[in-house]
Amino acid sequence: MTADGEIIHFDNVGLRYGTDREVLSDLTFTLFAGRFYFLTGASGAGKTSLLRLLYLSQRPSRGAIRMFGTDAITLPRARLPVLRRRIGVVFQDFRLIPHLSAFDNVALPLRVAGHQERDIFGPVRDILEWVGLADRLDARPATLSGGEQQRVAIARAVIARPAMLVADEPTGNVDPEMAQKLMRLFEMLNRQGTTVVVATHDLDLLRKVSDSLIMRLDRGRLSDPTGALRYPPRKPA
Ligand SMILES: Nc1ncnc2c1ncn2[C@@H]1O[C@H](COP(=O)(O)OP(=O)(O)OP(=O)(O)O)[C@@H](O)[C@H]1O
Repeated sequence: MTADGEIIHFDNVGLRYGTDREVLSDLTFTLFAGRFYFLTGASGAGKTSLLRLLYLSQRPSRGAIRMFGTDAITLPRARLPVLRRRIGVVFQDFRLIPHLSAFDNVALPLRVAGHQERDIFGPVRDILEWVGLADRLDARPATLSGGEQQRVAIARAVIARPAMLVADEPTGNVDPEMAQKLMRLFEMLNRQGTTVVVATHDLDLLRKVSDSLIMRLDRGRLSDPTGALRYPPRKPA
């Protein structure tokens, strides 16, 4: 984060896949630490593509991206994991590791970060309990429902307390009660300082989080109906 609270800045960013037309164009915006952003837009508008830029799995075709004060475009590839470790991602298709249990999937980021086993069991059990899966610790992903897999994916994304959480349609496979609960979990993390970016079609979801900011994509171009991307209102203390 920089002194004014910026965590990400896009300057005139565009993205095209191969030689096709640009799927994202002229993106210039700043995301600020500790805010809760929703990214909305019709199917095909470019939400997943923008999230991929945000979690550094895709380089833009043009423009500049600064992340946590670092130029993410010129950074040598070998150093990208250092930035990536500060970002938790909930993928639309979960991407759980099939041969690992729910517990081991969620423990993975802590193990990769070198935590001792004695410091892993409690937090992993607690977060799986929070998402309602205390009795499924040993279950392999294939034996879980879509909604249960999604909750494991969310637990894995947040277990290492990332500076930013990026979630692609995180409530797509759960019932309204669980969707509400997951939003509470995201809000709780947000209150503890995590910047949250949630891509969703579900306009009802937007109303469930007070004080959230909205980014809207329309055929690859961004608008911010709340004006928040350029002049973020101060969060009440
Ligand atoms: N890997 C890719 N190669 C080529 N084109 C792609 C690729 N990924 C996405 N696109 C195209 O980019 C455009 C934006 O897709 P994207 O998945 O980012 O939209 P989206 O808003 O997330 O859609 P949805 O809500 O349906 O998931 C679409 O026209 C899509 O066909």
